[in-house]
Amino acid sequence: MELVPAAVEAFSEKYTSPESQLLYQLNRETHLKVEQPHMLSGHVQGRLLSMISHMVRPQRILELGTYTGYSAICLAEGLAPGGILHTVDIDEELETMCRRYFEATGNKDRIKMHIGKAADVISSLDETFDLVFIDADKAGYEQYYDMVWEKLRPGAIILADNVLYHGQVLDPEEQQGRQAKAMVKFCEKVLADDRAEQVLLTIRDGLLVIRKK
Ligand SMILES: C[S@@+](CC[C@H](N)C(=O)[O-])C[C@H]1O[C@@H](n2cnc3c(N)ncnc32)[C@H](O)[C@@H]1O
Repeated sequence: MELVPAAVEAFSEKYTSPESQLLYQLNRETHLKVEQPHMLSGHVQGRLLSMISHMVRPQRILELGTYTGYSAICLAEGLAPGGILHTVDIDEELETMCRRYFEATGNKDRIKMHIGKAADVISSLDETFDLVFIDADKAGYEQYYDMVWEKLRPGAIILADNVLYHGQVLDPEEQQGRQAKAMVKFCEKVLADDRAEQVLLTIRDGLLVIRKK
């Protein structure tokens, strides 16, 4: 399902600040060489991630689901001086490409890449986060939300990607796939959580913005 009409998408891209040359190159290389390039956040969502990060000015960011590093670089743009972004991916084959692009930002020491399961890395990190981007396996979102909650400072922001799951969340439940069902369940959980305030943005594949009260 086309969630945003192509003409609206094109208009939105036209009036959004351009992506850097480095991000353009990373986007292109991902499309040429890596499987499932649709997973990459892309121009408009990437600028939104950077904008939110600039507004939060985080000391610590956690990203679950690095893929080729596009969103990590966007989020790291808004880090406060001395800030660090931790990013996790289970796929070790992505590591070399990610590290090459992180190095090319000129700020590679601010991006710590972890290869492993998101749940294991969350448990291993002794940090308090200001901003978390959940973008790994959809079945894990509820667990990741619970695991990061105690590691968030009050006022911290969680961004959860793909909550519209290509529009499949609108299908009758018996027609939804596993991933779409997981997204609906996750949204219901957040909605029922009095400790949180949230807005579901219909950008790209749906981005749920959650604030810890
Ligand atoms: C949608 S992609 C991330 C896209 C990236 N954040 C971006 O916007 O460019 C999801 C990534 O999550 C990773 N992943 C899947 N299951 C995982 C898990 N259990 N722990 C850590 N990473 C996982 C996949 O290998 C994949 O690279």
